[in-house]
Amino acid sequence: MTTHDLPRGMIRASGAIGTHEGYMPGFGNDFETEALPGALPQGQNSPQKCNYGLYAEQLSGTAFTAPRGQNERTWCYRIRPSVHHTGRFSPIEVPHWKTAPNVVPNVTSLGQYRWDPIPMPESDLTWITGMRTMTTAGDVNIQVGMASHVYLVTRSMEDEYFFSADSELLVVPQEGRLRFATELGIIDLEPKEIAIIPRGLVYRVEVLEGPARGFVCENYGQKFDLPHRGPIGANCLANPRDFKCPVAAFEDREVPSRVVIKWCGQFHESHIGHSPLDVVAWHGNYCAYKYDLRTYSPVGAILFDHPDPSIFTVLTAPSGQEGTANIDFVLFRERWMVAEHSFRPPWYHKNIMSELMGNIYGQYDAKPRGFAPGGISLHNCMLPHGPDRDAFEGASNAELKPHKLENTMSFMFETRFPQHLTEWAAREAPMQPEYVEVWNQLQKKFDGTPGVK
Ligand SMILES: O=C(O)Cc1cc(O)ccc1O
Ligand SMILES: [Fe+2]
Repeated sequence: MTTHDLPRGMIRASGAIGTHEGYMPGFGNDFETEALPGALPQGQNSPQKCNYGLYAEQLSGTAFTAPRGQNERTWCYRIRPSVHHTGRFSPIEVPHWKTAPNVVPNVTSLGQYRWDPIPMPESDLTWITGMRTMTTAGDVNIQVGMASHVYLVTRSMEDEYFFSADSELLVVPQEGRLRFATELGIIDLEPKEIAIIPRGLVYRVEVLEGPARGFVCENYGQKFDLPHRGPIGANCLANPRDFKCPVAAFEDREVPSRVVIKWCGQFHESHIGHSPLDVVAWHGNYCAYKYDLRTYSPVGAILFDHPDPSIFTVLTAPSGQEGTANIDFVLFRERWMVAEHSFRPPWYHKNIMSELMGNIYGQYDAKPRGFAPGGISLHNCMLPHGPDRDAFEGASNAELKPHKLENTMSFMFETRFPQHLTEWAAREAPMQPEYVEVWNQLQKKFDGTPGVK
């Protein structure tokens, strides 16, 4: 039985409350799921012999001794142990997938940058060969920092699998539909959804509708978590039940296969004789999941002023310093603007955090033109930015009646570490050389006389 020919409705998930279309709801839950009846041991993790002749194996996403609230691990019951899914490794080149530290001589990251949508590829590109790194930050060797990528995918991986020992991947599709066939089950992903693929999980990416383009935040550090809501209370922003984790699905397929591993920025391949997606049952809280961005309930200003964008945080990956994230994933989506006597768009600012933004669809309020769907901008550590002239003049003179921002979905990967451009981002991606000029036409209005100008 393979995940290809397994009807989705036939996938069994026992013990999962509210199992829905092959997914189980809830963020950080302790899930249990089995694709064959009785495959999951009850009452213990390591029976002397497992049902169906399966091997028991633990996948640890945190240190064994991590505090209970953060401790994540999953027990897998699989046809072969993972040591059979990785043989001898030989190095391979994946030239466009870069890892921090990657400070390129003669490439300056000091500046405000913006790119047109990266053109859709005409060549044959998979999830691995189609990954294009834009920026890197921090250092993978000490498990801090991140990288931002654009993916351009036209071809499914066939008998080919991948895992990253370096990172958890946050995937933000912008066009096309992808299937992530993972050790723990299947995630289908399309624009307006995101997925998290945890460190160490083996998967294959198939194109359901191509070409596919999107953004990836590669998190070298502590896992993404839900932000605390503070005085907001128990609801709104991203609600835990809207996160969906796949039910178990396995492949028993003996064909020559290739496994690619990313480890400390290096890529290696290994050849094996079967599919590694052979987990028949699993239980635990270390898993892949997806989330529909349309279920994000923004909370904002309902009387005056423009709050910090942290109110729109979907997920946050801590850095060890309280309140200072390794990465915040922030969503700017449709919402009502009602603030009185206020300049409603983002203010002008300089930020110790580095802000990489991507447009999923529509128009972003601070940049009515030039920041197109599929486009990217980077406002690095302490580099000033804010609304362009049209946005400033428009918002300064607008009648302040309730106004709905429609057809808009952009996001920000915000990190405490400066982001360094890759050579590809600086020299090959469609950078807009004239971007800084969007602020040139802002007029000096001050003339020494009092009064609103
Ligand atoms: O720079 C940006 O456009 C992102 C942003 C949005 C906002 O509402 C406030 C601050 C901020 O950095
Ligand atoms: Fe900003």
